[in-house]
Amino acid sequence: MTAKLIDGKALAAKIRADMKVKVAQLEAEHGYRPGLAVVLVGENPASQVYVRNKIKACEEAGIRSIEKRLPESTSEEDLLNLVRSLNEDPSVDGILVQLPLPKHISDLKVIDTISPDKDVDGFHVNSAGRLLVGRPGFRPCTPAGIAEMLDSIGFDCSGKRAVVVGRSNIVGKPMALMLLERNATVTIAHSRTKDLPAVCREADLLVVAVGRAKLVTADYVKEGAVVIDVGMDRDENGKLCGDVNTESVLEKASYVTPVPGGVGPMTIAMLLTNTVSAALGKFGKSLN
Ligand SMILES: NC(=O)C1=CN([C@@H]2O[C@H](COP(=O)(O)OP(=O)(O)OC[C@H]3O[C@@H](n4cnc5c(N)ncnc54)[C@H](OP(=O)(O)O)[C@@H]3O)[C@@H](O)[C@H]2O)C=CC1
Ligand SMILES: Nc1nc(=O)c2c([nH]1)NC[C@@H]1CN(c3ccc(C(=O)N[C@@H](CCC(=O)O)C(=O)O)cc3)C=[N+]21
Ligand SMILES: [Mg+2]
Repeated sequence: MTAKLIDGKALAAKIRADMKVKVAQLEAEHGYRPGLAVVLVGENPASQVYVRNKIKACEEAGIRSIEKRLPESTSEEDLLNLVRSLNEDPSVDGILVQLPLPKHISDLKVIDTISPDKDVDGFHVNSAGRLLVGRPGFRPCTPAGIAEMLDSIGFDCSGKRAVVVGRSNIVGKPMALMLLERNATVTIAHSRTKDLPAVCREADLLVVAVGRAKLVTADYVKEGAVVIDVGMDRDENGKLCGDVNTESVLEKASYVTPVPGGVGPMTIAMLLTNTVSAALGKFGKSLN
């Protein structure tokens, strides 16, 4: 089989256009525009790129972005106080604190301080708990974007074998829960998994979120499987690539997501979706 690529960039553009319409409706009906606060501490070059992309996407959709850039030397208490002031600010619907944070700042304390109503990343323990027990709430953007990609190709998870490689709180674990919610039979693999290729070959749906350039080759893939590549890695020449060796996997899979142009743009589209949803909530409304 020769796989098709899932065009995350195009799907993300469509979702962003839908959000632009929702934002315009909200403004027409209530004279209100959603606002997203984006907090960046320090000068991590990858973080700068991501934050710039997020702000650009917001502006194109008519969402106000409130950009807060702080020096690397910022104290934890100063960052917590900034988050508290954003919690209190009625013009801020969503708060995103870009990770990773400098070593002297606890990610956990910062995320815990974000108001659950404004947790558009879906990283707060309140959002995580809601996903766990199947209650509505903000879903983490990367797995939510992957779910949209699966819908776009008409992939029905029910009864399928899904393998998620990686168990982070922001990608692997919430992805596994969302696939379970969609009635897949889910396996979570990680660095202690024995014979990872054999585990992965069981999968009708393989989601790879590991952070190891081109780890997954055709040898990990069942004929006809759908392969989702979350990785944002650099190859031996310093070029952006994913956790999947796309060229190798193309001959076996039915669908593969490219890097760049796959899951990354969908993550940003879902951030906008969560932000619009937070703003609609203020007026007793919801998406759809
Ligand atoms: N496209 C997007 O929007 C996003 C992309 N990313 C990218 O996705 C990747 C994963 O991110 P994140 O979840 O934050 O990563 P983490 O580093 O938090 O977690 C990596 C996971 O992979 C597991 N792992 C590491 N090495 C192996 C291996 N050789 N075999 C099997 N499992 C392994 C680890 O296992 P263990 O738990 O045992 O240590 C861990 O569970 C990164 O490349 C990141 O840049 C992340 C977020 C968004
Ligand atoms: N609080 C917080 N929330 C996040 O959602 C968050 C975070 N911190 N820290 C880092 C990770 C990573 N992440 C990406 C988002 C978009 C692309 C993306 O748009 N990638 C482009 C390429 C970008 C490039 O050229 O480097 C693509 O895949 O096509 C990548 C990675 C969000 N993260
Ligand atoms: Mg830290």
